[in-house]
Amino acid sequence: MKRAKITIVGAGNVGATCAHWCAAAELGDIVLLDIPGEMADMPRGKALDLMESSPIFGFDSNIIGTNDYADTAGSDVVVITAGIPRKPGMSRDDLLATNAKIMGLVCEQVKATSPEAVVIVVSNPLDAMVQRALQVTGFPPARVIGQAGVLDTARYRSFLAMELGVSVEDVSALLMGGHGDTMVPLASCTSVGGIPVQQLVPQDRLDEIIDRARKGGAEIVGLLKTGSAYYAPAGATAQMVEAIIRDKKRLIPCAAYCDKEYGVGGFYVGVPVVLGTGGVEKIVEIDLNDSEKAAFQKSVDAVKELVETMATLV
Ligand SMILES: NC(=O)C1=CN([C@@H]2O[C@H](COP(=O)(O)OP(=O)(O)OC[C@H]3O[C@@H](n4cnc5c(N)ncnc54)[C@H](O)[C@@H]3O)[C@@H](O)[C@H]2O)C=CC1
Ligand SMILES: O=C([O-])CC(=O)C(=O)O
Repeated sequence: MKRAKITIVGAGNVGATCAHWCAAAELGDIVLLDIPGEMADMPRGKALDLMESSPIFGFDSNIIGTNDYADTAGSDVVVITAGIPRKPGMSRDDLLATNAKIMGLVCEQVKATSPEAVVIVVSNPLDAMVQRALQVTGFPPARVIGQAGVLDTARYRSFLAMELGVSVEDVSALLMGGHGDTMVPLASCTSVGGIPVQQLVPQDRLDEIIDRARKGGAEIVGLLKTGSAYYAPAGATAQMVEAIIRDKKRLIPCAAYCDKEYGVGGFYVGVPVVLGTGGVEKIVEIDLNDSEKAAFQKSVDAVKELVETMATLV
């Protein structure tokens, strides 16, 4: 059987760690690409280092590092992590001008070399960056997706498991909206071992946990000082890669292009989707209560404002 080809653009913290998770899960052959210049050999060094771990872990993925998009040609999945991360005191939105330009350059190349790929965008500010990737590649929206919800939900699920002293495997949750401070964890869609979370955690404590999940990215930035989170973000991205490559039809939250869906009107926002070989195969519309609807709308408005600002910058 032909192995899947996975390209990861940006061989920094998130990109290289994503390559690691994808290789460990034997999802396919991996091309790790970064820019030429002083650090041109860095992706080759990381790819070789990872390859040298393959006999230990027993994976047969071929991993190469490069600065040349020709090596990425015909990829099935392209993950874009290229761009700058934030540092303490910055918001994700502060990355807009720099990363919108980088996203444009990267997507021109992806469009030319892997026209059939499903593209997963990770760079921040996430929802605006996926919109930029859609604009520049011109790919069908189902094949241009953003990673945020799997990570944000994983943070929320981790905090709940810690709170209750139970396995993370038994915590199931959903979160919608943009990947910013306005994201909307849905208590009504959270359960532990099938039990609605509100029967297990008092509302005031649940509100604190939700608030921590919402600010989870900033919490890690504050601890690391030099950049932002990468283990969980890379793991979340690898889970999306797996859903696509193995056609798993996972029902998970991703930043998907919503037009009529949820009345969004042509923007990317986090919603539950069915993810398979075709990318976003379905956007699942659920009933939200009035306060959830209001919170979701606030989040959509914040995304729209950012996309409008981006239009003045690129
Ligand atoms: N969506 C999400 O949930 C998350 C998003 N992020 C975002 O992911 C991005 C990457 O974060 P890190 O890996 O921590 O940063 P990093 O600085 O470790 O790596 C970024 C890499 O992108 C490369 N790069 C820059 N311009 C490029 C170009 N034109 N072509 C190819 N590569 C290029 C850099 O050389 C660098 O190696 C940031 O924007 C960060 O905010 C990070 C964590 C979670
Ligand atoms: O917080 C950041 O800047 C990186 C990110 O998106 C996250 O970890 O959720």
